[in-house]
Amino acid sequence: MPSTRKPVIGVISCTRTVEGEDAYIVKTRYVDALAKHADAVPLICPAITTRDDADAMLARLDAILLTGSNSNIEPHHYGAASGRAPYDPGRDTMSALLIKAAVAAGKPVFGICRGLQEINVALGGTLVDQRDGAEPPELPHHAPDDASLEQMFGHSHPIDVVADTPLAAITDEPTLTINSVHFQTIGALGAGLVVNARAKDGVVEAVSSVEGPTKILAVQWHPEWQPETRFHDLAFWQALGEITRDATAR
Ligand SMILES: N[C@@H](CCC(=O)NCCCC(=O)O)C(=O)O
Repeated sequence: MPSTRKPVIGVISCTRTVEGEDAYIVKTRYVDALAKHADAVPLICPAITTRDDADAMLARLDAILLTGSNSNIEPHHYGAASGRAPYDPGRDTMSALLIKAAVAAGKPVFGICRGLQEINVALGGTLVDQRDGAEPPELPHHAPDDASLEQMFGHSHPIDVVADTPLAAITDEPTLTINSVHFQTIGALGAGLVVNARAKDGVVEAVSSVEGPTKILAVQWHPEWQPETRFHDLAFWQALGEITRDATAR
C-alpha cells in the first residue's frame, strides 16, 4: 500500500560565493517544483564529504534529487584528460557519495541536467563536451553565450522517447519538445542505465535504471522551468512523487 505521508526528498546543493563567503545554494525552482508538483517535502542537503555522512543523510530521506547547475563535473571523475571550468568539487564529491548511498539503500535517485551527468559518471559512464568537436555541433544544446535567462531556457529542440521505457509511460508521447541548457552530454552510458530518450543528433536526453530495487530517473532538460506550461514536465514531477511513495511503501 503506497504511503500516505508526503515523501521527503533531499535536494543537492551547490557551493557558491554569496556576500563574500562560501554558501550552499539551490535555485528555488527545483525546490518549488518538488513541493508543488511532486507533493513532496523538499530538504536541501549541504555538501557532505564522507560515506558515513551520506548514509546518515539517506537514512532520513526517501529519495534524492540532483539538480542542474552551471558548473561542470571535474574530468578526472570520468577519466578525461581535461575539462572546462567552472567546477564545484564539493558537489562532485557529494553527488557521488549520495548516489552510491541511495543505490545501496534502494532509495530513488532523480537527476536533472548536471544531475543526469552525475548519475552517469557515478555509475562508470563518461561525458563529452559539444564545444570540443572539430566542427560546430549540428544541433546546439545550449543557447548562445549572450542569451538572457529567458532566452537560455527558451532554447529548445525535439526528442524521441524510447518506447516501453519509464519516460514513455510517464509522458505517453513519442516525441517531446524540451528546453536545452547544457554543453556536456553522455558519452559512454553508466552501468545499469537504459536510454529513455534521444535528440535527433543521438544525444541521450533521459535515462532510467534497469529493473531493480533502486529506481533511477534522470533527464537532460529542465522540467522545473515553468512546468505548468508543459504536460510532460508536470507528469515528470508527479512521477517523482509516485515513484518515491511506492519505494517508501516497499
Ligand atoms: N554544466 C553542465 C550541466 C548544465 C546544467 O545543469 N545546466 C543548468 C544551468 C541552469 C541551472 O542552474 O539550472 C553542462 O554544461 O552540460
